[in-house]
Amino acid sequence: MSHVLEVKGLSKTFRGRRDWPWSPRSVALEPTSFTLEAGETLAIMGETGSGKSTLAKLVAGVDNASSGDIYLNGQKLYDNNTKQRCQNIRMIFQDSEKSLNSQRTIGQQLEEPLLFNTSLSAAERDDYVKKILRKVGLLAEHYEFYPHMLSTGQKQRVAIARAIALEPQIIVADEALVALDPSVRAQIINLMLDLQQEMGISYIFVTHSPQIVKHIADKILILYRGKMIAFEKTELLLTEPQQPYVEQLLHEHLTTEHLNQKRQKR
Ligand SMILES: Nc1ncnc2c1ncn2[C@@H]1O[C@H](COP(=O)(O)OP(=O)(O)OP(=O)(O)O)[C@@H](O)[C@H]1O
Repeated sequence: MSHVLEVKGLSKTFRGRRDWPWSPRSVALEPTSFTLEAGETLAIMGETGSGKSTLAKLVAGVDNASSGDIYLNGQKLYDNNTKQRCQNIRMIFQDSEKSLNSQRTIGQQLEEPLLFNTSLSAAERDDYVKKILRKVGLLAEHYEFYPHMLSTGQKQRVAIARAIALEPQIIVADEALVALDPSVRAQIINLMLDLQQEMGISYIFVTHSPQIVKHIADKILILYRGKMIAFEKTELLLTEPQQPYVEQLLHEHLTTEHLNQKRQKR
């Protein structure tokens, strides 16, 4: 059986600030390969600038790769087939504020993907959007709300609602939990885990937090200066990191988190 996602040799280089043909190119991501199974969660970790967001964007089709291929259930994805990509792989960003249009109601924004990708009638779209709102723990009444009327946590629920609207197989979340305070973050994580159970979604989480990784990830992929240096089951990587950098990365973050927790308790 084929993997839900297979990434083969995906890489990205950028030109310098001036986009002249002779400008030197810098490598943001060296050829990277990994697989993801249905209902599985992969965490992408690494220090700042290691290429995490670049990899996430390439998988979600937000940016085009310089080389490499992506296969969804064994079928190759092409850059120009945005419809196929949009339906199956959705992305949630860190800043739900910025990804929502302040001028349009929540209902209108959730209706958009349905308008372009389904043949549902206006009334059916309306019903469907209300159903999705309830599914992510909001109310049907939120349909008429504008983004500024919602809390940060509610906006992140809307971002999740928009991501699941087309029943995708994969959701890529780029630091989607970082702006939330710990109690809201826990609620959002639980919501995402419930949706995963119910819909069989596979997640790719870009995160700096080993605590979150421990809680949700089946596998971890670690990038160092654009190079994948580990791709392993979470349990194994946390207990036997093998490489000093991996150990240091996981340990450092744990230490920082523990320190922060201690400070908050004081
Ligand atoms: N549009 C771009 N043009 C030029 N260079 C870029 C562009 N986007 C990213 N880069 C470079 O690619 C490298 C990887 O960036 P990326 O944002 O993927 O890192 P990251 O691991 O997600 O970092 P962070 O944790 O800070 O978000 C960095 O050196 C960055 O400066």
